Amino acid sequence: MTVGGFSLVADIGGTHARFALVGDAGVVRPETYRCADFSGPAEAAKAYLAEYGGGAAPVRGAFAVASMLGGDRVELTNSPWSFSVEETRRLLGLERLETINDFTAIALAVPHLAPGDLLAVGGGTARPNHPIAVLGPGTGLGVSALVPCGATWSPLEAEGGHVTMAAANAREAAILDVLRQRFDHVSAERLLSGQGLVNLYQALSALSGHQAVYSTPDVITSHGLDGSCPICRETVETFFAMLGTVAGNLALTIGAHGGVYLAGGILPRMAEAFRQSGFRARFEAHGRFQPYLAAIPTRLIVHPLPAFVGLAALVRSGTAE
Ligand SMILES: Nc1ncnc2c1ncn2[C@@H]1O[C@H](COP(=O)(O)OP(=O)(O)OP(=O)(O)O)[C@@H](O)[C@H]1O
Repeated sequence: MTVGGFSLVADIGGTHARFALVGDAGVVRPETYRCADFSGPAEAAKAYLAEYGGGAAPVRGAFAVASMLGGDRVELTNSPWSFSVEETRRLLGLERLETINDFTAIALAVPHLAPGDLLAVGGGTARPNHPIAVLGPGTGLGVSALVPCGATWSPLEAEGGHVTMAAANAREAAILDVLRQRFDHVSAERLLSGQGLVNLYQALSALSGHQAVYSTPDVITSHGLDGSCPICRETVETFFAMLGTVAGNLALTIGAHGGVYLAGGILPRMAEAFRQSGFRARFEAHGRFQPYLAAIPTRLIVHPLPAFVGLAALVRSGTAE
């Protein structure tokens, strides 16, 4: 088999590092590793290549990382991994290794997604050659965008998950008041992420005068979606609605007439509940700009590995240095 033309791609999150190879046939052999089992990405990538590489000796790598990037040192925002890009490149024998933010990789994927990779949430029609917004709750709250640039797209490396969370009603203001007693700055990510679901549930428990009994996001959403716990149900409803506030704010800020795409590890696990939730109504509920937002489509990315689609586009374009 010809193995010389492969590039190594990785999607490095807070809990998992996913690897794949990109060749003429597109993305092949995706595999997932637990970050905790390795001291860093070079060790995990070596294990991947030894186990699944089939003799491939990639000369080029592109890693999507859940972190703010700038310079050689990469500190994972929600994980103990910290690494030097140059040292990782050398350890893996690559001629070139690029790192981009994980949501920038997802933004790069959007023009390459098929209709089956997307679930429409509400109405609206995308206008060609207009900015596209991407956001999504996972371990953190990722945000990025694609801006049209001649015949191509420019992705934004952004930290929109750390914008100040705004309340849309008195109940949400009370939730934010409770969380302000714990955090100096109540960012969107403090509510709209895995840990955010826990924070939200704890705040609603305090406001309802009940002891918080659940401590993990999956248990809270499970009791919320099956209706067995009213506070969990309010947690999930509030989570979807506040995500609508942030998505609407983002769409207004960048003029996202090309559409708003939702990603991250949480929403695809509850896609139908999300589609039927108050998200879309809240997305549009921006006063005089309701008609503006009603025209913008919001879509959930249900492709299992969108970051790899974006990394494959990056590797093929050969433009990022
Ligand atoms: N059923 C669920 N309901 C709500 N939250 C969940 C559920 N299952 C997992 N989570 C939360 O989703 C987050 C993981 O999201 P995501 O898969 O996007 O992670 P990530 O940031 O890419 O990192 P990694 O891929 O390394 O886990 C964690 O906070 C986890 O607790």
